[in-house]
Amino acid sequence: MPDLQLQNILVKPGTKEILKLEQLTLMESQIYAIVGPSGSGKSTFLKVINLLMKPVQGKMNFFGQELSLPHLSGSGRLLVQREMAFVAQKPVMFQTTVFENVAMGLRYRGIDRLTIRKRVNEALEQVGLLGSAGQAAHTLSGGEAQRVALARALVLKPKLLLLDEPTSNLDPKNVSIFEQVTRNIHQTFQTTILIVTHHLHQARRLASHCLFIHEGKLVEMADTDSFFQTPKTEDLKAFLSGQMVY
Ligand SMILES: Nc1ncnc2c1ncn2[C@@H]1O[C@H](COP(=O)(O)OP(=O)(O)OP(=O)(O)O)[C@@H](O)[C@H]1O
Repeated sequence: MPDLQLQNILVKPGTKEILKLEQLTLMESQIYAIVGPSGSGKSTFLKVINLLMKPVQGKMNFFGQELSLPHLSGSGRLLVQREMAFVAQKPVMFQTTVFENVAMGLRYRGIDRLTIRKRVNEALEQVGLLGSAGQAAHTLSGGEAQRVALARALVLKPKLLLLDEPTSNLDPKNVSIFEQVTRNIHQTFQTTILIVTHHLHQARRLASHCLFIHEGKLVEMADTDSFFQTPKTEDLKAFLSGQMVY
């Protein structure tokens, strides 16, 4: 059964249509990379799925739950949002320890202390930062902070992990570590992952499928090999060969 289906999505915050999707089905346990020129609607796409941005029309089927996106109530929205976790380009660390940063989401959900300890330690181990649990989070390097952000997402055991340009501020070594951790998470938990990236090599390395969004529309979607080796549309060919000016 598909995990996520979007239907007749229209995002139009003013007079301009910034995202228009007729029909999209994403399958469980896959990693999808979303690529496209700057301003094409990639972040908007993630925000719609994460229920942070309300389309004027459209439906989402989220793991069997049918949601009318313009009409979602506050509590209904929160319940679905709790099934997802989001990692942004620049992680914001709370002024406390690494452990507490990762534990915070679980405390809000009223999880008991023993379970929190177990799950936070597991998540920190998964991102290779168990030894830094007691460190003040604001003293971490950029790469470490981004891994804490990943642990913070992971500890919630999300059905869907959304990554919005998570490595754009990292050096190549930390990009590589972040990608490896993402791969490990995927292998361990079979989490469905959507990653917006400007780096085509990253899409190629990580994703099982790629989506090309251009001018607010989903132009092409395919398994990663076909996407890069046999692009069908002229727009994607131009984008992949670096000819698309943006
Ligand atoms: N709330 C909003 N109101 C009006 N326009 C918006 C809003 N949010 C985004 N846009 C516009 O929608 C378009 C798509 O924005 P979005 O951030 O989704 O692009 P993107 O593909 O993620 O870009 P980038 O790669 O540069 O991050 C842009 O032209 C942006 O200015």
